[in-house]
Amino acid sequence: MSNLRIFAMNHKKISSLHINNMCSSKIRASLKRLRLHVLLGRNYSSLPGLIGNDIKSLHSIINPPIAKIRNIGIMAHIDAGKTTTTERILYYSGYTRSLGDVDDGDTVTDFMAQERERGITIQSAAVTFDWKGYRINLIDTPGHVDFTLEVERCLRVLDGAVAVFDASAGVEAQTLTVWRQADKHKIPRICFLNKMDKIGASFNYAVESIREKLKAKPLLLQLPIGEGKTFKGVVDVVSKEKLLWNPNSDDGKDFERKPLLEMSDPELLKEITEARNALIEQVADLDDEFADLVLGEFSENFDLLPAEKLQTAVHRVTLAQTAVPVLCGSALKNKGVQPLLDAITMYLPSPEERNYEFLERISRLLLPFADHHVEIPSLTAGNIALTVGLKHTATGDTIVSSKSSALAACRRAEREGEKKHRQNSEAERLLLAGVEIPEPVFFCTIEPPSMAKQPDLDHALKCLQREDPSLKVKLDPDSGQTILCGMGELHIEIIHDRIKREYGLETYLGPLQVAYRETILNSVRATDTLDRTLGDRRHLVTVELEAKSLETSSLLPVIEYAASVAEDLSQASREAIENGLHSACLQGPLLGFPIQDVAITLHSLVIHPGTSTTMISACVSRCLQKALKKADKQILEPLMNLEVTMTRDYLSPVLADLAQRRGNIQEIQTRQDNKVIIGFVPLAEIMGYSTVLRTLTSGSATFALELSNYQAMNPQDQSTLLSQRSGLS
Ligand SMILES: Nc1nc2c(ncn2[C@@H]2O[C@H](COP(=O)(O)OP(=O)(O)OP(=O)(O)O)[C@@H](O)[C@H]2O)c(=O)[nH]1
Repeated sequence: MSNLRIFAMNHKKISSLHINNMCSSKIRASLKRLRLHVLLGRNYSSLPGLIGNDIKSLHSIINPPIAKIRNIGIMAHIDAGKTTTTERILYYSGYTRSLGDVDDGDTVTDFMAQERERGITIQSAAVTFDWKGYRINLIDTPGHVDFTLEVERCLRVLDGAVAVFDASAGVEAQTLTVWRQADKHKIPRICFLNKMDKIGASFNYAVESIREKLKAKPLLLQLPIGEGKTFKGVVDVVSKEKLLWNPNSDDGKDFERKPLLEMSDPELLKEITEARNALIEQVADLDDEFADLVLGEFSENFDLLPAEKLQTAVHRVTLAQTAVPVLCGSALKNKGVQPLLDAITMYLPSPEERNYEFLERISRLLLPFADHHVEIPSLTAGNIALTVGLKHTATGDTIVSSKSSALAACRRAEREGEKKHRQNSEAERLLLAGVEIPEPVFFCTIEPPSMAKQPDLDHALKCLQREDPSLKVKLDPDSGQTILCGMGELHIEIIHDRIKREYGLETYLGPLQVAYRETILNSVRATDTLDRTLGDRRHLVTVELEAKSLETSSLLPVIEYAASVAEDLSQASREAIENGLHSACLQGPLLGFPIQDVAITLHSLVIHPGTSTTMISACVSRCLQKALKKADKQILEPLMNLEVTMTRDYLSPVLADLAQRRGNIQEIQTRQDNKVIIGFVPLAEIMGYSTVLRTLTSGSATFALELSNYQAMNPQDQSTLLSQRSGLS
């Protein structure tokens, strides 16, 4: 298994390409579902070997030439239509024989029970299919903000992505987040303006929002024929053909592609010729090779430029990420998806066009077909597969072939880390950015049905955490209870549900609470001495330190040493001090939340010879806790960016409600017939907001929330919170 595609390492540690680190129980559940699907007759096309596990026939489908492979993801704001688009893609490619529908809960990629019930995507699903001689590995990613980590972990393995937009809304809050993530991972993209059939859909509006909000250069490869109810098809700007879908066809397979003619479509032809000329000029501006070609041979008449030449140049520009091709359609009404598939093969890169290093050895490989998995003997570079049974890896890791290569990679990462400021370093080319794990903002206690089941709960949580590092599990030092920390209400609810369904454990959740932070407002000094004799060894440390508030925001304390202390401090003592200071900052003096934005200076430190590093840590930690207790303290609360979209009739009640929630409105935008409120609101005030908003607007409004920063609570709110908590304890 020599050529499995593996990414070297991330900047901090050795980690592995790891598409889906499933626990074996989940695999078993998936296989059970596969049998159920077959029995119950969800209509999968007869992919050779898929159902029968015929390895030989699978072999021919798993090793296409690398130039013909496309590893792509679909990303978007929640509800833009990713899953519906994916379903159409699978249907037209022949992977499924019937059209799935999110609203009916029978799609291929939303296979988790919760996904089907809620009609949203939570876990990424990978499916492999062929389109016109190309192998496409497609990953459907979730749109809900609680699951952004899941999106990131997919982006790391993609060579290209399709960004799906709701054409009536243009760029929405979550689109910006995933777009930035794709920028970070340098992923070439094409845009699909979906929902062109929807009332209020506007191609120009959506394109403008791509230009303005994403600061991207859209290349209009298609123009729509009609919008909203009149949407019938698209015009291919590159080939000057119109594509019309037969209104009587119920699955969109029947459409005709006709060249635009002067005789029958004079107006449209004129419009498209202008659009094509503008496109050619735009691409020539971005690509020197194409500029030379156009200016040389075709400067007199762009009409003579063959479509393939323009397509090749658009491919290069897309790969260079200097512009993004834009297409449009309506997945729900089965229009525009086949040309999108053509565009994926034509404009997005193959793995060999992206600079990765490949090497690895793994014992078991599985090819994913959404929730079906087929064991395969080998895989060539550029493909995506699953591996199971790895006990010590977690999402975001990169697997390397031996300990020595791991150490070499580590050393190299460290060296590169030191010269990070240099542009285009070798590591930049080789490495994938690590997964950034967002800080959880909510927590609650979780209890097993009986004490005897605690080990089962611990096991389930351990497995779930390996799949989803944005889930944190802690032990409350006072009560001994297990605490779940997550990204949002929905995130914790889903985890609770999965423990029940996948591990057969009925657990009880305590009330959901906001994860606050603490800080100090002034400068304080403290001294401490630890003197203990264990056996015949005396441990003696005396420390004097100062803690003060930092102007800038920093999760970890900034640690400084007075010159006299730094002088003869060994590396081991320095590490012990830093461990002690970090651990003291995990529990603030007010409510036990982590301390942030502090600087700590060690003014003096005396260590008796023979004192263990554990004792140094303990003394420094206790001294800092003493200092923090003396300081003027402040609670910091998570402040969320909020975007609410509603029809104009509901603007006043929504605004009035937000005013009561300490909302700070920044802007009210008009988008088509809708009003969009953009502002900030403290997380504590927005719990359960989806239910309230549904009631206020008869279910017509949508909202997106994202952590903005932590802000100081005002004195009244802080004292209310403190008295509530002391009342509880
Ligand atoms: N009018 C119209 N509605 C669509 C279209 N595509 C999807 N929808 C509807 O939009 C809603 C959301 O579609 P999904 O495909 O689940 O969207 P998604 O982006 O996968 O959503 P998440 O998985 O929750 O992020 C569903 O009710 C779809 O029926 C379209 O082309 N036109």
